Amino acid sequence: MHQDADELEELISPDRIRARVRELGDEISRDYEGRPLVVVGILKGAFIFMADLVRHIRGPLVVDFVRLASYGSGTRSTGEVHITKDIEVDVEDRDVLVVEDIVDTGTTLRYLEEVLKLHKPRSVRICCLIDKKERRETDVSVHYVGFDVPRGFLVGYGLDFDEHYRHLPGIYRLRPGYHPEGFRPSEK
Ligand SMILES: O=P(O)(O)OC[C@H]1O[C@H](OP(=O)(O)OP(=O)(O)O)[C@H](O)[C@@H]1O
Ligand code: HPA
Ligand SMILES: [Mg+2]
Repeated sequence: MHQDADELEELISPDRIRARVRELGDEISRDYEGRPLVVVGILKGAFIFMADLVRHIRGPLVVDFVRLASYGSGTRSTGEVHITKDIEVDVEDRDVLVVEDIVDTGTTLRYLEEVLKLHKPRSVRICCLIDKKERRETDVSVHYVGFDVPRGFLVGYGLDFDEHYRHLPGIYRLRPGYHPEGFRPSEK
């Protein structure tokens, strides 16, 4: 089993995630009180969190996705965000909830805020599972936070390293320098 592998240290168990996602869903349901929401997940990382969270939000909502990427195969942001899929639902004058797996440097969310502005939503709030401030470079205001994690490169529950580990049920810290496919000279 991956979760027992010695390159991974479990930080947040599947049970804790389940309980916290339910709390976030309750809080969001109360805040919007039946106001229709457009919930926008950021692919790929948010796919599992999004799927679990929306099932705890009561009230009318529609879902949509954008696909943004800036990490490539490494553990550091390239600083360049690529959008390969824009939103498809009309968000003009509507309340938007952005769902993200992790806020790290803040670059991805800052970019998305600019993209969303062009679509003229009534309001935008951000919900992330993990807020990791160690490497923050850009101020972003996140309204709903699942867990604060101080440091480390994290994988599992949607989060990847070079596309690996997304399927793991908890959140794990990856041992620095480890690569699941072995040594890679560029990542020494
Ligand atoms: O705050 P930041 O430093 O911008 O980092 C956070 C973003 O980085 C990751 O996406 P990635 O580019 O790895 O794409 P992915 O979601 O497909 O894994 C993660 O899923 C967030 O979207
Ligand atoms: O810690 C992380 N893990 C996985 N993907 C990420 N993208 C930004 N930070 C991280
Ligand atoms: Mg990634």
